[in-house]
Amino acid sequence: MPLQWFLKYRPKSLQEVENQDEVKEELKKWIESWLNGEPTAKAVLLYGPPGVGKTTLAEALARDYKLELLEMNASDSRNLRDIKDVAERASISGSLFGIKGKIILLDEIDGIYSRADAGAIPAILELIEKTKYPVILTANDPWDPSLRSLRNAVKMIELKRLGKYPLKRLLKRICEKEKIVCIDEALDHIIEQSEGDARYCINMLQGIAEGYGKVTLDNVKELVRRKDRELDPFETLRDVFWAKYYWQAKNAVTNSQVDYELLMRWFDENIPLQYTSMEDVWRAYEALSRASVFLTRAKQVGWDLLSYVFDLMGPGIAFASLEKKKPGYKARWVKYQFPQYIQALARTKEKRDSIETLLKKIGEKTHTSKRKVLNDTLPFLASYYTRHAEAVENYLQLTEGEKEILNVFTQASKPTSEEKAEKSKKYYPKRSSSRKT
Ligand SMILES: Nc1ncnc2c1ncn2[C@@H]1O[C@H](COP(=O)(O)OP(=O)(O)OP(=O)(O)O)[C@@H](O)[C@H]1O
Repeated sequence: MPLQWFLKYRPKSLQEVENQDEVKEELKKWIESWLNGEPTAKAVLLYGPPGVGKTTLAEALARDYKLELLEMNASDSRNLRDIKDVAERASISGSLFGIKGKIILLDEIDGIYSRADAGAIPAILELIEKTKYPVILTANDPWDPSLRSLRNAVKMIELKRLGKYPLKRLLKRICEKEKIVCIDEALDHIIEQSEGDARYCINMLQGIAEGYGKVTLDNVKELVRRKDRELDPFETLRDVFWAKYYWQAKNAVTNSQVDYELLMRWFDENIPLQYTSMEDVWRAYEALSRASVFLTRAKQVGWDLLSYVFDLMGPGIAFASLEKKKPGYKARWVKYQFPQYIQALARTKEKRDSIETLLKKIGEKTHTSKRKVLNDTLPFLASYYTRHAEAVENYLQLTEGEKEILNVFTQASKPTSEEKAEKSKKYYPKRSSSRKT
C-alpha cells in the first residue's frame, strides 16, 4: 500500500508545524522547565478538533529536544496494562527507561470515558502523579464529566482549527513535491470542506491526485459528490435493486460508505417494499441472511470473507427477483423507508443514556464497574431508595431520567405477593396439625 501523504508529509520539527505558534511556545517553555529540573506541570493536555496537529506537535517536540517518545493510544483497551506498567517504570528516574530522556504520549484520552470503569483514568492519574518524565495527553473533546479529575491534574493547552492560508501553503508544498498540477480554486474548495482539518485536506488531495491525475475544481467537486452519494443509503438501495448487471450491484455495496450492518437493516426494511412476489422476497431474505452469517464470520475468522458479504448483499439481493428475467422489465419506483429498528433505538436512546449515566455515577462513588453496579449494587440501592429517596438523589445528583430508571428498579426489587407468600412458607413452615404436645 502506498504511504499515505499525511504521514509522508508529517512535520518533522516544531518549525514545520503550521499555525499553532502560541502552542509551540507554551510547549517549549514547559519542556524546558522539565530540562531545568523544575517542571511547571507534570503533564499537558493538548486538546482541539481532529487533524490540527496534536500528535504531530508531541512528536516534533520530542524530536527537536532529542527526547525519545513513548507513545500509547489511551483509548485502546489493550493498552491499560501498558499504562500501568509505564506508570510503574516512569516513577523510577533513568534506570529501566534507559539513559535517554523521554516524553510519554497518551493519545486520544477522550476515547476512554466510555470504558472508564476499566480503571484507565485512575491508571493515568497514577502515571501523572508518579512520573519522573514529561507526559503529554491528547483529546478532541476533554469536557466529559468523567475526565474532570484528569483535567485538574494537567495543564490544558487548546489548539484551534487551522486557518485557510497555512492549509493552502501546506497543500501547495505537497503538490510541488509530488509534481502534480493543482489548480488554486480546487485547493480552496478542499480547504472549505475541511473545517480546518489538515488530515482531511491531505487525504482529499491524495485521493484526487491518484484518482484523476491532477487536482482541478471539477475533480474535487466530483469526488465530494461521489462521497455524498456513497454515504446515502437510499442511493445504495436504489443502485442494488435497479441493477441490471452483476457488477453494478456489487459496486453499489462495495462503494457504499454506509456501515455494513446498518446497510443490512436498510435492506431488511425495504426488500418487501421493492419486491412484490413472495418468492422474490423469500430469495432476497435468504441472500441477506447469508450475508449476515458471512459478516459475523468475517469478523471472527478474517476480513477476506467480506467479499462474500458484498456478493450476497449486492448481486444476491439484486437478482433474487425472477421478475427481472422477464423481457422489458423495469424496476418499480419505491419510496424507501428508514429502518424501524433504528427509529426504535433513537426513541429509547434517552432512556438508555440515563441507565448508562446512572451506572457510571454509582460506579464512580463505589469504585466498581458498571456491570458490578448493575448486578450487585443496584438491587440494594433500589431498596434503600424507597426509604431515603431524597438522600440518594442529592448524593448522586440524579437527573429526572436517572430517577425514573431507579424507580423502575425499585418496583422490580419489591417482592410480589406470591414471592412474599413463598418466602414466609420457607421461613415459617406451617405447623403440622398432628404435632404432639
Ligand atoms: N499544524 C499542522 N501543520 C502541518 N501539518 C499538519 C498540522 N496539523 C496536522 N497536520 C497534518 O495532518 C496529519 C494529522 O495530524 P495529527 O495526527 O497531528 O492531528 P491530531 O490533531 O492529533 O488529530 P486527531 O485528533 O484526529 O488525532 C499530520 O500527519 C500532518 O500531516
